[in-house]
Amino acid sequence: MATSKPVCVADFEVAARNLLPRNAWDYYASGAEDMYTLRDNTDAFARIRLRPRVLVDVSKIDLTTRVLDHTIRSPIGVSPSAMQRMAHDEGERATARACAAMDTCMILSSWSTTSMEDVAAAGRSVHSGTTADLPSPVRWFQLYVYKDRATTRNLVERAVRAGYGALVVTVDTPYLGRRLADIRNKFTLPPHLTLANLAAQGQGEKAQMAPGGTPVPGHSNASGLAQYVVDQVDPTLTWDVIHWLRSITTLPIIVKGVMTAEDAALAVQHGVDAIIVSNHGGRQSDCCLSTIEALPEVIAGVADRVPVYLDGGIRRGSDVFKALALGARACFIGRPVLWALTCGGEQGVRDMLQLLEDEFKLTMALAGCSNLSQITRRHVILPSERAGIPLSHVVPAKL
Ligand SMILES: Cc1cc2nc3c(=O)[nH]c(=O)nc-3n(C[C@H](O)[C@H](O)[C@H](O)COP(=O)(O)O)c2cc1C
Ligand SMILES: CC(C)CC(=O)C(=O)O
Repeated sequence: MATSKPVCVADFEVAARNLLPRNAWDYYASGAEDMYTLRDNTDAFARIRLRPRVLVDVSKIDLTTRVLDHTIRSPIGVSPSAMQRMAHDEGERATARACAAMDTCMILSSWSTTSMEDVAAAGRSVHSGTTADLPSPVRWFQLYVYKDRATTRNLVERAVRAGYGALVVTVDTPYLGRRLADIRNKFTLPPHLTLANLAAQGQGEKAQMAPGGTPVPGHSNASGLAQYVVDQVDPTLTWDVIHWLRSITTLPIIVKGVMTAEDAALAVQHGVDAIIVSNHGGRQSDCCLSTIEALPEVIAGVADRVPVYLDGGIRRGSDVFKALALGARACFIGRPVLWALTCGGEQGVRDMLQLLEDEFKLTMALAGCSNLSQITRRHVILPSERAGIPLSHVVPAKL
């Protein structure tokens, strides 16, 4: 942990940067190519301003919300991020315990360095060690669809057996984005770690990340990671994959990586249970819109038929407030979890989530909202509206 306790998410980032080896820091921090989208994800939040309401009783604030059928303590969950044991030896187990303690939702990456069964057990132990009546922690499994469908099916079946409550299918990664630092570092996983979910199903060879093999589109000299993706992940996927997944599981299916109204409408048409607006933390297509800027069109495309969540660039409680005001049901956090894990393992992640929750609660109080349903579109003002278009032309008044 840094010598003085972090007072904002950025403090965790500075501390983690000083602690992590170059290979790991670059992998965690990087975006694709010029990293325009990575920067936009945070900058776009900063350009949105609030319209606070006053003289509302905010002495009690209820942050609870529902994600699918689960109630969680606040609308701040944890996005899937691969290879967390590079940050801390306890890796995904520590994140799972922190999420369970904070009563929020953790999405576990397919490419975790701890097996999904071990993570499931770690999340549970916090609750079962205290109050028997507490519900099981909310955990969802993020799925990369392998070319080899038997491998994919095994992952799904194991996720069901281990008690994961939904599949989060990542749809923005037919190939890996071009992350220059990883190419320069020739990124591979440190030798003492494996992609544990694959290794656990006797597919250790599928967990190898060595440069060479099938040529990688757009990569004249690929990182081990980009090579792994091109060798294993199915780039032929279409919306049919949702129907295939439905034929092998009854788990709810969430698609992660939708950025347009057209795809949001298709997702609904193909029967998904929820959508995560995500550009993969700016790590896939550089130059695509920030997620907070894409959110309104996705919300319009969905027209209230399924819940929409958002990740990308959330660094402040006020960012969560802005996303909810623009229609997201909950937000998920990526890199800040890795920084907090680096700084203090489970306690670090708890502290970081608590900090964001406290900031969010204060933002609500200062905006005159005592529960999430009171956060409305009229609480935010977008750059285009600041530029002179009267708000009444953009947002119908509901007084
Ligand atoms: C180091 C790292 C690893 C990631 N691994 C995965 C992954 O395995 N699966 C996935 O769907 N998204 C992955 N993501 C994307 C995150 O789930 C999320 O979309 C993104 O980090 C959100 O942006 P933020 O980091 O600005 O919060 C990863 C992101 C990072 C930074
Ligand atoms: C193994 C990686 C492809 C995981 C990932 O999604 C990422 O690094 O962004």
